[in-house]
Amino acid sequence: MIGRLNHVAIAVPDLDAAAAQYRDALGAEVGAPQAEPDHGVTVVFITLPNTKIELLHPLGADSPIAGFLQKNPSGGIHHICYEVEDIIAARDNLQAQGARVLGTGEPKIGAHGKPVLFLHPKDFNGCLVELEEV
Ligand SMILES: CC[C@H](C(=O)O)C(=O)SCCNC(=O)CCNC(=O)[C@H](O)C(C)(C)COP(=O)(O)OP(=O)(O)OC[C@H]1O[C@@H](n2cnc3c(N)ncnc32)[C@H](O)[C@@H]1OP(=O)(O)O
Ligand SMILES: [Co+2]
Repeated sequence: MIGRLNHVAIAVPDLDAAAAQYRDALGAEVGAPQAEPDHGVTVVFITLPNTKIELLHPLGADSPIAGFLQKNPSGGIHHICYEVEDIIAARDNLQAQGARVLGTGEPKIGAHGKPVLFLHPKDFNGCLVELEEV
C-alpha cells in the first residue's frame, strides 16, 4: 500500500535559521516559507535528489506541533510522509486493523495540494506517519 517516501518533517524553533543552514551550510535547494493555517504550521521544503525535507514551525495559537516543540525545544524529527495511490482505501484498511487516524478521519489538503492524513504515533512505533495521495 505505501509507496515512495514523500518527505521527512523536522520541527524547528527558528524556521529562517534552519532554512539558511540547509541552504548555506548544506548547499541544499531550499524553497520559500509556505503558511499553512489550516494545519497550524509554516513549512519550508528542501528538495533532495530522492525525497524532500519539510521544515515545520508552529503557526497560530493552537498549532498541533506546539506541544512537540515545548518537549523538544531544539527541534526534532516530527513525522515521515509516505505516498499512497488511494488515501481512502488506505485509511479504511488501516482503521480496519485498529490504527487510529488523527483529526476528523477525513483527509485534508496538504502543502503539495494533495489529500493527507495522519496516523497516531503510538500505533507506529512512536513515529507520526503522514499519508499523501499522489
Ligand atoms: C501543511 C501540511 C503538512 C504536509 O506535509 O502537507 C504537514 O505535515 S502538517 C504537520 C502538522 N500537523 C500534524 O502533525 C497533524 C497530526 N498531529 C497531531 O494531531 C498531533 O501532533 C499529535 C496528536 C500527534 C500529538 O499532539 P500533542 O503533542 O499535542 O499530543 P500529546 O502531547 O498528547 O502526544 C501524545 C503522545 O504522542 C507523542 N507525540 C506527539 N507528537 C509526536 C511526534 N511527532 N512523533 C512521535 N510522538 C509524538 C507525545 O510525546 C505523547 O506521547 P507520551 O508518551 O504520552 O508523552
Ligand atoms: Co508533512
